[in-house]
Amino acid sequence: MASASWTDGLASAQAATKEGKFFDAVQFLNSCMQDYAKVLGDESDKVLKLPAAFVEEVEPKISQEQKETLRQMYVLRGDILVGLGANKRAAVDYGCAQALGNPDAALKEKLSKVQAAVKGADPDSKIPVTVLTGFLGSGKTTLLNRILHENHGKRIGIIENEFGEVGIDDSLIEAGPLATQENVIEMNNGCICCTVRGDLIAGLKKMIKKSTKSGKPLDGVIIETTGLADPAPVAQTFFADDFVQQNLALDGIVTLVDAKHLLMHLDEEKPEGVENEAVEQLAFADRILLNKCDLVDEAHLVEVERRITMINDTVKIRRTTQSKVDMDFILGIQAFNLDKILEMDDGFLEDNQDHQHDDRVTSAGFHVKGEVDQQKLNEWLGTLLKEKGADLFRTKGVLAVQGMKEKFVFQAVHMAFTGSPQRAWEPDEERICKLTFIGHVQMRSGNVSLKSSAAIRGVALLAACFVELWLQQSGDFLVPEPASSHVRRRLIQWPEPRQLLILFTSWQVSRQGLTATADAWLSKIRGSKLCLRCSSHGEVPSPVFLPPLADEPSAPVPPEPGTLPCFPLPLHRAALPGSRRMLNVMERRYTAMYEDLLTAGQRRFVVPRVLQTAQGARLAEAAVVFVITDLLEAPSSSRFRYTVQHTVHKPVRIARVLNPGSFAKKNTYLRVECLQIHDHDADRDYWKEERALFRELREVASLRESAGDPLRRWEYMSDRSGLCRLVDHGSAPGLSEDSLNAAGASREEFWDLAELWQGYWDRRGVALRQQHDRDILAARRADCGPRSLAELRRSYEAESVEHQQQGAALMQALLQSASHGERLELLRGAAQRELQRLAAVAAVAASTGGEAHA
Ligand SMILES: Nc1nc2c(ncn2[C@@H]2O[C@H](COP(=O)(O)OP(=O)(O)OP(=O)(O)O)[C@@H](O)[C@H]2O)c(=O)[nH]1
Repeated sequence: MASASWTDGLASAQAATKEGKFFDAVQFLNSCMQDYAKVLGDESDKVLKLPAAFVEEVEPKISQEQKETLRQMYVLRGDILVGLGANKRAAVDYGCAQALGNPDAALKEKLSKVQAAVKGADPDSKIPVTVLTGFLGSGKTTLLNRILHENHGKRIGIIENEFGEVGIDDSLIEAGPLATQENVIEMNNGCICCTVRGDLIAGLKKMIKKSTKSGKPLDGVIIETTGLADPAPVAQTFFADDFVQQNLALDGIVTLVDAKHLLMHLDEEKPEGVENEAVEQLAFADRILLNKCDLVDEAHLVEVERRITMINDTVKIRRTTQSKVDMDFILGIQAFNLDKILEMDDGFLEDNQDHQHDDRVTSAGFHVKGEVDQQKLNEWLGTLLKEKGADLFRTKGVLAVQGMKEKFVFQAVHMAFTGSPQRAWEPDEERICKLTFIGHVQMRSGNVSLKSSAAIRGVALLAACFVELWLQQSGDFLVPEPASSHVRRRLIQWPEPRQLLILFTSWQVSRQGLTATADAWLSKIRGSKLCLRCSSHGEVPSPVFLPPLADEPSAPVPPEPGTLPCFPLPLHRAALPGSRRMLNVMERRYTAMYEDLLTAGQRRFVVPRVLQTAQGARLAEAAVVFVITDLLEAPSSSRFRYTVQHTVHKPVRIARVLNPGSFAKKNTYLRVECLQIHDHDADRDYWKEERALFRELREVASLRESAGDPLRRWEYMSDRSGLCRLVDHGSAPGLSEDSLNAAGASREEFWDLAELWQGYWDRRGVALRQQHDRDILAARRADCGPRSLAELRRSYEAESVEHQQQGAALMQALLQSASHGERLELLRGAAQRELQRLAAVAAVAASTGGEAHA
């Protein structure tokens, strides 16, 4: 079968070459060569992409007959590429044919001819450049993607110029087989036609030199201009610089026209002295694609064509939908005609051409690490486009949506918008949201509501956004509305980030119950230090505590089965069901409790978390049950009486404390009446949610592991003297992929996962304290004054306590929940916030050169 497919392909390619249909020919031949490579045992596509390496690899292993067939293929491919004007690639293929033996005189001649052409003897050997232009949203990127995916065998470099500071188009371009991301240069710091012409030349030079040096010469370059660019100055670039002139040739200017909106833009009144870009783009076009024909009727198309020919009567026009066009119509057309341009504009070759953009058109965008909530985003964008669509020419975005493994690509031209998931995020790719707006909208003055924060979930994102704003001082950023507009104004006013850090020692943003605080110290430690703190109590239900254990007379203890002894513990680490827990017991009333339990043959008691308040101790309503598995009497020298091992069982709800007064009196242990906690969703299947939680935790684990800080597992164990100690087991097994797999997220296994999370949280607490110690030491060494030092200590202490409380609150919320679904959501929320935090930390660290921690 395989043999039939490549032989047929070869015959078709030969026939198409004879007829001069090189585009068809190369497509037949490419697939034929891929099939043949498989016959030779190579499944990669090196045969086309890295032909020299491929030949070197297979040549010693294949038969003489196979060498001859392969040689013929490379010769034919060389001929086709010459036909397409890709001499450099042809030289590579002829070279491969030669390396396969039997170089005949004809092949030698072909090779030397193309080599001569490549060296510059032949003007045709210049790399052809196509300028893609057309008003905002007319279909340029759609066309570019088509070109990149067409199987024409050419290696194409792309220069992407966007209006707006947040580049989106590079993410919308899907690299084709021969156009890798390394050949894409993005320029979004201005419009290519004016401010960044120097950058364009530099970009072109870099691209050409790099590709030549890497042995992968380019066969063409495409420059996608902004929708607001005037093509004349871009074209001029090809005559203005020696290097560019010697190595590149402008093949043609291809203008995309949005059939639906063109007339509106042509008729738009412009201020005095301002060019109408839509007119310029038509005037300079060598080819016009009248695109989006599906959106208008025949009469409208005829009118659009009439208007186009009034501006440019020689241009070739093709009607298209989704920019679908024959490549021959737009590439390798050698259409750019300087004589024609000079006829139209005799000052074309003069430098310093003056042209003025319509400065009422502005852009705004944001670029945030993390994910958005799709529903909120849709609501916000829907309202925005409805209200401002007439003024918003173009909106586009590539978004990371919660729970979606693909990139969500959003596009709007005026009010018409579409959005769909496209390429999947790479496993190690950072999830980033980019959104850009272009139009007659004064974003900064607040005409566009700054409700973007509603679309962004998680304070870490807001914080990262702020930090970016601080550090980049980009005035056009859509700023998530901070708690106080006063802060925002000042943020925008101060140009120097270091000054900002000095001036704003603290700020806070609260959204949807989440709070982000950032403290900045001008410390004498190591320059400015920025600390970002995110807390998220709001998303975790507060623990339910029973009323204070007041000093009141004991109620008589009824002997019903729901009554159990109670051992309240001020646990920093919650004891979770399924775990083992050791306790060192010394207090008289509790040694008595153990003795009573063993005497009665009943080995279980209740352990609630206890909170000391001014009104008295309070017990958490949800408490775990401890079952004694081993009891050791401690040596007489020890201050402890017993060291007891327990297994921890599912939580119960404490309905009533029977003898609250004895807690303060310490004369005996508490007894409580308990009720079982039954999951109200016991018969619901949560497989999907369980998998989602797993994914989230995996991401956290891999982020931490890749940061060289694998997570640890801690356990209470007895030491040599038999006493219980908290033992750090080091990095194994930790919150790693293996341990996650072992833990699982099903109903039965859920608590193992919670335990892993708790270990992770503890470890973070330790890292935090270590960081604090280092900072304080450094502050001391730097002679930081006692007041600053005390303030730093206080603040760090508060941070540590808050961290611990957050961890404990989550565990308590898990214990008190009566729904597996809710528990999954809670743990997932924690993992998501952690991912956002890690992203924010990375953003801050990147922006401050590693000087930040969070
Ligand atoms: N209905 C319709 N939509 C199209 C057609 N061609 C492109 N689009 C859509 O129009 C939107 C804009 O297309 P792009 O290719 O990004 O336009 P562009 O010219 O690169 O836009 P800018 O880079 O902003 O100037 C996208 O949502 C496309 O999917 C078409 O023929 N018909």
